[in-house]
Amino acid sequence: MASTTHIVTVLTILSLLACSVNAQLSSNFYATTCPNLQTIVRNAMTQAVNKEARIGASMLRLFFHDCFVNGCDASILLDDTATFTGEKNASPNRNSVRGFEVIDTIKTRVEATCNATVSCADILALATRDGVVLLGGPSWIVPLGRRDARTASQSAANNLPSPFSDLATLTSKFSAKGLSARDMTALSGGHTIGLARCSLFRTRIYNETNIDSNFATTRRANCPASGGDNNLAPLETQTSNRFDNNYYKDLVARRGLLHSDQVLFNGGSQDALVRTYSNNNAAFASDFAAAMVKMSNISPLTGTNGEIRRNCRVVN
Ligand code: HEM
Ligand SMILES: [Ca+2]
Repeated sequence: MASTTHIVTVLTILSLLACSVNAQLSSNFYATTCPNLQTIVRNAMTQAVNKEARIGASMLRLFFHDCFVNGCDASILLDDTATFTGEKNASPNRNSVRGFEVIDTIKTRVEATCNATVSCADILALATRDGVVLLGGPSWIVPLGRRDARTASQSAANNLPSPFSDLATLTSKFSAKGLSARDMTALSGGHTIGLARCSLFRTRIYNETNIDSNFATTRRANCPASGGDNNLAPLETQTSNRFDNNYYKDLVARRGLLHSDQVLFNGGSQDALVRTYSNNNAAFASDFAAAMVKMSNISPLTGTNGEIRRNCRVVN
């Protein structure tokens, strides 16, 4: 008798804990209120990626920059106005993050069938997953039920991880979001797709020594010592439109483009994991998917907090 009561008490405590940790997100959140949601998002992302493969990369980065600033609450989607300073013009985002028009298109289509029901934050989470899958990456089940912020934080966005940071700083920024060094190294594999601007890797290709010299020469050709700040280079050398483990092969060959990439393989704590991922795409794919779910759970607004924005660019 006593032990049955005891078990019930323990189970109750455990379920309460599970609720508070996961703040009520659930994969079937819109199952009855917007059953076609995932199809609408998938079709729109298929069109967008067919038009420009890079959009899959841009969406992934948009989601990362949303989730790391006060959680995955679509704060990054809010436009600046005369009286409102949001995140779009914070230095890591300005002239850099992209994909807003695709989110607008999806939101319009979702509103047409499920008026005032689905948050912009959830649309971004689904579009990101679909972009990765469309470029050949792993899939995962997206927890849903996030609501949209009515505020944004330019100062927190200015504090996003920098491409000039060292390993300790990067590790502590991920740790502050509840993500381990392993999560960080797996998530950095997002740089298997997409492009970066010359101004963000110039010091690496001209001044650093832990870099393959042929690679440095190749990259310097389109990124002069002065000028050409916005010239683009692929973050990964072989397949920057394909979501695979080539990013880690680059790091092992000292062909990381950003300083913040190469610190993951520079005689430090992440070397062994980088080597594992470079030899084992399945290990990378499964760790990446798990870390994306973790990142997508960073302090969501749920219940009656926040709102379901009508237009992702402005609060209601
Ligand atoms: C570890 C800390 C990170 C730093 C310092 C960093 C930094 C950067 C920088 C500087 C760029 C180029 C931006 C530009 O040229 O304007 C970039 C691009 C990109 N980042 Fe990261 N990043 C980090 C982590 C991540 C994570 C966790 C993800 C996703 C899981 C991610 C996904 C991407 C993608 C996909 C692009 C290419 C975007 C495009 O082509 O539009 N990054 N990142
Ligand atoms: Ca790739």
